[in-house]
Amino acid sequence: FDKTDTTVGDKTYVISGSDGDSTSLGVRIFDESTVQWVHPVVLGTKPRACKGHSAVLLNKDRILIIKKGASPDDCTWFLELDTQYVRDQKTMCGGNTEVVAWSKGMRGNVEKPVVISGPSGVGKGTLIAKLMKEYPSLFGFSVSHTTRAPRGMEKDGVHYHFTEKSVMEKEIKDGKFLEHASVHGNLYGTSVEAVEVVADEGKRCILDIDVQGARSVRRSPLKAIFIFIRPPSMEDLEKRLWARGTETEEQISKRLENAKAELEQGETSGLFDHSLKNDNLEECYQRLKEHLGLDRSVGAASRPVSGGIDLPVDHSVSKLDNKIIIDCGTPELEKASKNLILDVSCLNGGAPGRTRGLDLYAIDSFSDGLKEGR
Ligand SMILES: Nc1nc2c(ncn2[C@@H]2O[C@H](COP(=O)(O)OP(=O)(O)O)[C@@H](O)[C@H]2O)c(=O)[nH]1
Ligand SMILES: Nc1ncnc2c1ncn2[C@@H]1O[C@H](COP(=O)(O)OP(=O)(O)O)[C@@H](O)[C@H]1O
Repeated sequence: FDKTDTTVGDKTYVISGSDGDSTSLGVRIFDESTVQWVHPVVLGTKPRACKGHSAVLLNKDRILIIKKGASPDDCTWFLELDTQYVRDQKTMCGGNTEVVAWSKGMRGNVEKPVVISGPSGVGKGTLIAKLMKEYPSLFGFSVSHTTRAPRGMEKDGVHYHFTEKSVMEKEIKDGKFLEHASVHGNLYGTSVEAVEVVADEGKRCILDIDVQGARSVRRSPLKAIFIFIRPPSMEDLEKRLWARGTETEEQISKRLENAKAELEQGETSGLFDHSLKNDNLEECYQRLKEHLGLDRSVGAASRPVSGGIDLPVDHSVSKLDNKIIIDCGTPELEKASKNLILDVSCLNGGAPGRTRGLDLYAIDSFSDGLKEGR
């Protein structure tokens, strides 16, 4: 029977593979203070049920789940109990509802995503296109959802996911978005999936979002670099919008009106790590590359290690500081037992997407030293 109990304060989190729907792991909470069972709101993608699992409490705010006999890309998960994301979601639910959130554990890290903001027409799209063209294997674009109509050359799923307002609002409610904002009268948003698909390819994600979106991402579990692009002057900005020729006069006025507020916030809020003036395009592009560490020799941006973990079907676990020791069974005589150590000291990201930075080592119990595994 696949079930674990993890107690934090008055609450015991019971995770089991045979609760309610049997296709995914279920969560129930027993509250000692009220002597009652609670069914929490469960956010994020739930892990599929499995032959068995181990649960290890980390930092008193999340439970690491190690599944038995699961495929390498599906064996480590985190149930977040009291992380910033969960606390924010609890507040949104009115504060009295129990909320927990699933996040999938991934090995290795990818470089921090890059958030690029700035007023409409400043040249964000142009700069991003240059970057993606020069470094197609290093960068991937976060494809946002929007309720605005596609422009002539824009393709659904490439430039944006063009969406109905009601559909998008429902998905926002379901917790599928990292951030969303109303910009120039339309709804825009970055789905959790949009960022994860890029990271899963081992690429650094670029987000082209407005200042409100940047502020939301700052508060989210996604650790990113924030870059603001500003025009040489409002006159230049207006000229560029007219030259692009994709908006009506009315839409251009709205964009210029919003630009004033965005420029003010971009310059003064302390939200951005860097602010770049896009006067001469080539010069601005070179400075952008410097901030991303691409001015050094080609390939300076290290390629990330990511992917799953190959764990044995059966094991038991114990915890020592930031290391989870996975005991893979009694060694046969004269054979070293191949125990594994899962290092959780460098975790980042988190619900409702992926928790990255898990590291795995093999230890040979017959030798003294640690030996690096696969
Ligand atoms: N918050 C947020 N803003 C977005 C998103 N996608 C695009 N934007 C912003 O929405 C604004 C309008 O974008 P767009 O319609 O492509 O027009 P353009 O900026 O004039 O090219 C820009 O400031 C974008 O940075 C998103 O997913 N979230
Ligand atoms: N440094 C620059 N100097 C002059 N024109 C520029 C510069 N950068 C971009 N542009 C032009 O300005 C227009 C708006 O650029 P775009 O990349 O679409 O802006 P954004 O994505 O910020 O709305 C485009 O026609 C583009 O070719």
